[in-house]
Amino acid sequence: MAMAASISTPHSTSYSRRSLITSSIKPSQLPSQLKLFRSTTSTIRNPSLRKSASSMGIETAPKAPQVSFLDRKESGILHFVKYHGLGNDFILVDNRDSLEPRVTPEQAVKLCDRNFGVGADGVIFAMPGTNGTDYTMRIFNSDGSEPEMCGNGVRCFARFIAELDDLQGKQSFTVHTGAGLIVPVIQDDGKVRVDMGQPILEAADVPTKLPANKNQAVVKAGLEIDGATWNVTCVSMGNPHCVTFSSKECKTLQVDDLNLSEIGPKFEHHEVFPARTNTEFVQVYSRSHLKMRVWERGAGATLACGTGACAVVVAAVLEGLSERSCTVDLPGGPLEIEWKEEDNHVYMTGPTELLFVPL
Ligand SMILES: N[C@@H](CCC[C@H](N)C(=O)O)C(=O)O
Repeated sequence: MAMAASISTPHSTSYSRRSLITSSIKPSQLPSQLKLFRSTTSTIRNPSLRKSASSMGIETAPKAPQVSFLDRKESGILHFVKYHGLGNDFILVDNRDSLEPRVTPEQAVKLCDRNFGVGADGVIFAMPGTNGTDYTMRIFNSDGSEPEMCGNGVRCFARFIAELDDLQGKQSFTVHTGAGLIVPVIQDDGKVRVDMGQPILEAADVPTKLPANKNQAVVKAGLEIDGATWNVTCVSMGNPHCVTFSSKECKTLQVDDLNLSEIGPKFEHHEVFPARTNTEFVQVYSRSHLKMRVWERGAGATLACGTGACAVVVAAVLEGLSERSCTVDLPGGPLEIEWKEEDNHVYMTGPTELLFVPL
């Protein structure tokens, strides 16, 4: 896919030339089925997004007309924006008129390429609701595979929806995902708290072929990789996670010392994970403070993984290493995670930020 991207200033006379970080890809440089966007100018409608833009040192025009950055549409152009949650970055596509993704998995791979595309860990589609929900979220990983869920992605999705749709004061809505019903709440501070549902622990449902050793779950079980035996706990948050705090050789991991790109793929493609797996390597600072690095299925080493942080706290509780409420430090920043005893649901709270919008 031939395309060029640049950061430039908007040309409209109604805006300060420094009003927004914008991007452009000339439609003529793209195949007709995937023209990305063209030069139209917009402002940010949602006040909390305006706040996050200004916290990035970007000025927004105070008296600009109240139109969304996606209000100006032309057929044949793919309208998207880019958000990140703690450096886990996504291209978000307005797909509210169809349950068919506007981008194929092959095109998603090209869009996610950090040298020859826009660059992202995944492409997320905002779609009409299904099964009685307000919206549906689907996502393609940067390798084109489709995961069931994405924790950082659903926080970005919530802010994207708040920008696209008039929520009439509502700060919460329901989202159908491959992992079932997910409920994000946009807080007054702009962070998003998400009810991530119940963790799945039964080995066959994670899925893993490792034999269950605790109430049908795999907890601190040995997994051989290149002659080392890792102690792993397997948790699904709709998508599969393999969490490790130690190996037989190393009782407490120093996660900064790990060569993730060497070891990560060996977990991801291990035969005991029939759907592949995300893997979290965790260091315990205290019973309420954990540090993790992640190797994501279909995306490699990323700066953060929301479902991964949830799986880490569930695994830490199961291994007796932490309380149910923890701060989890990821390379991109911290997430607050709580595995509530009352309803068995995991709650994740964290930030998102708008990175750029179309011209
Ligand atoms: N980064 C995401 C997880 C995205 C999906 C994952 N790569 C998978 O294939 O399961 C998150 O924040 O949860």
